[in-house]
Amino acid sequence: MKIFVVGCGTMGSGIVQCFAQSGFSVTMYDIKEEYVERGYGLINKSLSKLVEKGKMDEEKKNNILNNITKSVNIEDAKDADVVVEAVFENMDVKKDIFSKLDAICKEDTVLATNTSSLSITEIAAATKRPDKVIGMHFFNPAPVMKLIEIIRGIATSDETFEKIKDLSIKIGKDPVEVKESAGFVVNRLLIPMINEAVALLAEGVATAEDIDKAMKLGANHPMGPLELADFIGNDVNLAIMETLYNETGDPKYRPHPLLRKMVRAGYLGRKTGRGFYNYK
Ligand SMILES: CC(=O)CC(=O)SCCNC(=O)CCNC(=O)[C@H](O)C(C)(C)COP(=O)(O)OP(=O)(O)OC[C@H]1O[C@@H](n2cnc3c(N)ncnc32)[C@H](O)[C@@H]1OP(=O)(O)O
Ligand SMILES: NC(=O)C1=CN([C@@H]2O[C@H](COP(=O)(O)OP(=O)(O)OC[C@H]3O[C@@H](n4cnc5c(N)ncnc54)[C@H](O)[C@@H]3O)[C@@H](O)[C@H]2O)C=CC1
Repeated sequence: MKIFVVGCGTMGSGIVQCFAQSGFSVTMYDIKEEYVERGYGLINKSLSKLVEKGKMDEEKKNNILNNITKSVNIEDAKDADVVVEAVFENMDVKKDIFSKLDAICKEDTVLATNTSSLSITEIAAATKRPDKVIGMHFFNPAPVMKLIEIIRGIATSDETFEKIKDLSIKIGKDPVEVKESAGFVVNRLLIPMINEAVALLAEGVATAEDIDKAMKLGANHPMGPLELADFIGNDVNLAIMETLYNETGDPKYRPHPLLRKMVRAGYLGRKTGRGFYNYK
């Protein structure tokens, strides 16, 4: 089975690694060569760590890397059996890509999106194959996190659902089925918590370090909410809060103005070297 991943950022590169590690032939595509190389570099680094830890030998690492093909040409999706899209959390960008993929891909190719919160039904409506469009939501870091949320759009067929469920299990994940709803399950719970941590920080209730320490020691979370916000990316956090707010109209989902300000300043977190913490 041939896999094509669109977007080689935080998630795209991790998703490529998941497939390549499970023996699938996978093409990683982005709009610029430097973005593809950056994503490939992340995979290389991640596998090297596993070699250093003695969890994998050099030969295995090279075999995994040999499963990966790099591309800056979306037409290379023509042979793919499954496409997983992981570009910016923006409906217009995703619709544009899905309509292009629909024209390029084989008739029976499944088009999956890794969206964090957007409507699968709306993305599917940009294609002539809404029955073969589905949400396949990985979690960050994709090679480590076991969960995949599988989300059906209104027209997604049972066959498409079973294909993606089977594929998720084949790459060692443990999927859950989720009905289409803004933020699905995990992000509807997790991102409002992050938004509330931003409010605590803005109100001066505690320092960022102490908010994080409190949740790590008091709730046994592996990362504090602000550390996690930087890890996910504040642009992604804001986009998810906006979807929750716009879809429901419920003021409890209002993105905190400090979160918005952070994104406007380019303080997106680890990926830009600055967020609630400094990474330079
Ligand atoms: C926004 C959305 O739409 C959805 C989301 O993703 S929300 C975000 C969800 N993610 C989270 O909540 C992550 C919370 N954080 C964590 O779980 C942990 O801090 C973490 C897994 C990220 C790091 O854990 P850690 O113990 O500090 O680091 P580390 O020891 O380096 O890694 C833990 C394990 O993962 C493995 N690992 C880490 N990165 C890896 C990678 N890229 N590839 C393969 N394995 C990796 C390590 O080898 C290690 O394995 P062992 O325990 O067997 O040695
Ligand atoms: N960051 C996270 O923790 C998680 C994010 N997601 C979702 O995954 C998707 C990607 O998020 P990240 O990887 O964090 O973003 P990112 O900003 O790290 O990477 C996005 C990538 O998409 C590429 N891209 C943009 N437009 C493109 C186009 N037209 N064609 C091809 N590539 C294009 C960019 O060049 C970039 O490399 C989003 O929908 C996000 O909501 C899902 C789970 C977790």
